[in-house]
Amino acid sequence: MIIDKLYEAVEKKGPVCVGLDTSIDYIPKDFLKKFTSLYDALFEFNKRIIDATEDIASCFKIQIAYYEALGIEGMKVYSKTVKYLRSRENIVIGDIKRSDILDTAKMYAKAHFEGDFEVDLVTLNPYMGMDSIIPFLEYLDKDKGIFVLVKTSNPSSKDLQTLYAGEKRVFERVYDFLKPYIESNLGRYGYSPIGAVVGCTNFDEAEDIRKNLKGMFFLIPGYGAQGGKKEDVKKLLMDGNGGVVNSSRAILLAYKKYDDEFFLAARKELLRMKEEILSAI
Ligand SMILES: O=c1ccn([C@@H]2O[C@H](COP(=O)(O)O)[C@@H](O)[C@H]2O)c(=O)[nH]1
Repeated sequence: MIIDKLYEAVEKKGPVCVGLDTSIDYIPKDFLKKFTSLYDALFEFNKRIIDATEDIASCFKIQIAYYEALGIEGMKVYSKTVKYLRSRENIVIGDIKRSDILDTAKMYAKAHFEGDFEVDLVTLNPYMGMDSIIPFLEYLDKDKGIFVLVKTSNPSSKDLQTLYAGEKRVFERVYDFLKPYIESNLGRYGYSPIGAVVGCTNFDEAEDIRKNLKGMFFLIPGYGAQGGKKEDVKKLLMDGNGGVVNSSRAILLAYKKYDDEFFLAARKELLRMKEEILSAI
């Protein structure tokens, strides 16, 4: 199961995930100058970051919006990056946050679990209900997994996710829907390939969420650029596993902090982040 592989990668490399939210603006000018094509520069930037961090990152999360925004050429870089990552046995999370009616969701599942954009796990928005999720579950036995948005890291997450719908909060209702599928798909370490996105940006429900969302592995964004702290991350991990903490901008732009080559700076920042998180556990 993909979630067992992710658990083992965390054991080996630590609970950190490199976010490839690569904007052209992030590429240092001196590096950009070496290329006649912006898209080649974009891929080569990603490649250097990957090469410099893959031995200490349990997985990579690639944010599709940054590539979609560049049109067809951008999506070719997305495809090339995910293929490169997977060819080197890295676990890849496609941050696609999709949601739609059943038949359309089937197409999204095919688009991201097969073919040019194939990744290992994808993020999904559950707020259209279970039929928007089901087509993705059909890929669980093909070594794929999902992370469902439960409590996101943005300030407006409280507008809906933590509201009460009857006796339970909306995010608890999401868990209730998923529970039977989680329980019937538990891996070797007690986690299911149906995971949850839970941000680490200081919020009241963190301990509650960790305790109640049994069997769910967490994708934890919000660390670094959004101000998430090690104390918040600690509440969401279980003895240093059970989740991966993503950082994107703080890693990609680390060269502004360390005055080093961008890929060396990225490595330095990832190591710093990993040590900081592990020191809190
Ligand atoms: O709740 C969520 C869900 C997803 N994200 C995504 O994670 C990264 C965060 O980037 P940083 O630069 O480390 O802030 C980005 O791709 C978001 O789309 C999130 O932030 N919060």
